[in-house]
Amino acid sequence: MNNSVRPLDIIFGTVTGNAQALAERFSDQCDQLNIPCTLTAAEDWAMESFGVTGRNTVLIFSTWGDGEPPDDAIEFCETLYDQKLPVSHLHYAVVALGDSAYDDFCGCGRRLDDALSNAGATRIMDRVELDVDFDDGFDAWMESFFELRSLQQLSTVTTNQVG
Ligand SMILES: Cc1cc2nc3c(=O)[nH]c(=O)nc-3n(C[C@H](O)[C@H](O)[C@H](O)COP(=O)(O)O)c2cc1C
Repeated sequence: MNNSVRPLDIIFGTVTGNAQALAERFSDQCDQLNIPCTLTAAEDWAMESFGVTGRNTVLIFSTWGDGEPPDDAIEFCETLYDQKLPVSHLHYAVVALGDSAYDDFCGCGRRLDDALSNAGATRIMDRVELDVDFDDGFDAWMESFFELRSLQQLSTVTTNQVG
């Protein structure tokens, strides 16, 4: 039996760097815990990579305009919003950054989460919505994420076929 940790793709969408900073922190933590991960800006993400099975994906996105994605991430987000990608095998979690002073608080992260869920992807954790002061909320989210992993809910257990 081969019990291996699902590799993790961390994708971020940002304008002023907050989402990127959190994504980098998360990636550093994964490195320390020997969880194999990739870290990619949304605009650099190859959409066909969503076709690769057996991976976890964490999306860390801020919201701009009036509930819009960060400019560089518009194409990425609209592709997911359209629900035309085969993502039913995907296991994912969304970290949404925003400011509750805006009407559409964390609208980009919420739409990404809804689109993936509606397209049949599996949400491994409830979406967290971080309001302006992110650090404590993000640390708590990371702690929950790694607890989940230690419960092996994020692991893929590949059992050799019998017979
Ligand atoms: C012009 C402008 C528009 C924004 N619009 C929204 C919004 O509609 N909803 C929201 O939750 N936050 C909104 N925000 C807040 C950003 O999401 C927040 O500042 C976030 O930390 C930016 O993260 P980033 O540096 O990763 O882009 C807006 C901020 C600015 C400056």
